Amino acid sequence: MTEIFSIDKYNLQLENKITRLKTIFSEFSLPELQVYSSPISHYRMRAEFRIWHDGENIYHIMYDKETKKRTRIDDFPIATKLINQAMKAILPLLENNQLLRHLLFQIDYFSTLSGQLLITLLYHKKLGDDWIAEANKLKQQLAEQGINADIVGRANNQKIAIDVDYVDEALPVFDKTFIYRQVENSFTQPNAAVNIKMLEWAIEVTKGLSGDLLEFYCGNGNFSIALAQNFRKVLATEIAKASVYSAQYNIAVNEINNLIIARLSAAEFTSAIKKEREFNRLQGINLDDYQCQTVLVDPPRAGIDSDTINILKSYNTIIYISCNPLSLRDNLQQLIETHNIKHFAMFDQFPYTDHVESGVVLHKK
Ligand SMILES: C[S@@+](CC[C@H](N)C(=O)[O-])C[C@H]1O[C@@H](n2cnc3c(N)ncnc32)[C@H](O)[C@@H]1O
Repeated sequence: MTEIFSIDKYNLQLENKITRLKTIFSEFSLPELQVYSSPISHYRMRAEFRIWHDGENIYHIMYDKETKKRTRIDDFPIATKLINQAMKAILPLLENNQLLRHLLFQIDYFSTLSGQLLITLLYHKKLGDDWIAEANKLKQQLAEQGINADIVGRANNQKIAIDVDYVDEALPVFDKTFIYRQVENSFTQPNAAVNIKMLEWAIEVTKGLSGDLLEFYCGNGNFSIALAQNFRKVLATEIAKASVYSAQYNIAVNEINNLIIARLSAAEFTSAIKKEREFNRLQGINLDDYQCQTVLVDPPRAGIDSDTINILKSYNTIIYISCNPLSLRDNLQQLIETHNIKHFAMFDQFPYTDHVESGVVLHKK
């Protein structure tokens, strides 16, 4: 595969990002920015492509969001080597299989550092038993080439897994290795190497904090599983059912016995903390048993609603992980009324794009 990335190219984009981030946050009094870089290639654990049918041949393609121009993708050096290997192996197999290729419009690849791979084939047609038989054959043919992948077929209101719809990641974080079940089509951090750096940063900045930890937007337990070692007890919440199920699996498989995850939206959790409402989904959890002095939030791009921001203000330490510096800036404008910024970090989750992941630790004034 052609390596189109150089360390100079990588460093230049990183410098540009640092400058942009510092400009966005120039109104705040900030500690020195800690920068966590990414591998310069093969860092992305997932990749999604549209499929172009050209007579006998089919190709992976991508559309430019603005110009709608189509680009054929034969190599995808930002994705893992395993994804690149699978991309190459699967096309001839699909080209020779009328049933599997008919009305196939997208392929998603989802890989792990632990070497697992899930391939999702998306269709504009109903999938029947004949599709299942051919997909099983495809799985076998990939295995014969040394690519062990599970396959998911998706169509309108249909999802068929051969054999499972998840991968189990194993992340080395300092001296421990945590297992994370990651379900197809659910949120997971896209850059595993940088995710490890984020988890280690979070462990470092929470060392020595007293009391319990509360987490909003916990996904599959990415942060709470790794941080449980630094707290007496952890209570985490997340809105997406599939992520909550994987989080519960992850708690069990990693033998974490001081962490509970409940399925609640941030707004619901906020009203439960304020004792405005009771939730069946919190049955068996007494919020008064928790002495939470630290809260961790890792919200979606839109940032955090003002009710939740007001709740955050009551905690001694706030750890805010953000994938959108603009919504982070807006939320920080409110949080600095009660807190000082103690740590400020940039994690290059998304090299060569405008996206910036950052982490901020705030302490109560
Ligand atoms: C940026 S992800 C972070 C997930 C997790 N911290 C991680 O590192 O993988 C944001 C998470 O917030 C969840 N989410 C989105 N809107 C939410 C809401 N209103 N309340 C609670 N969780 C929400 C999403 O399902 C997603 O898992």
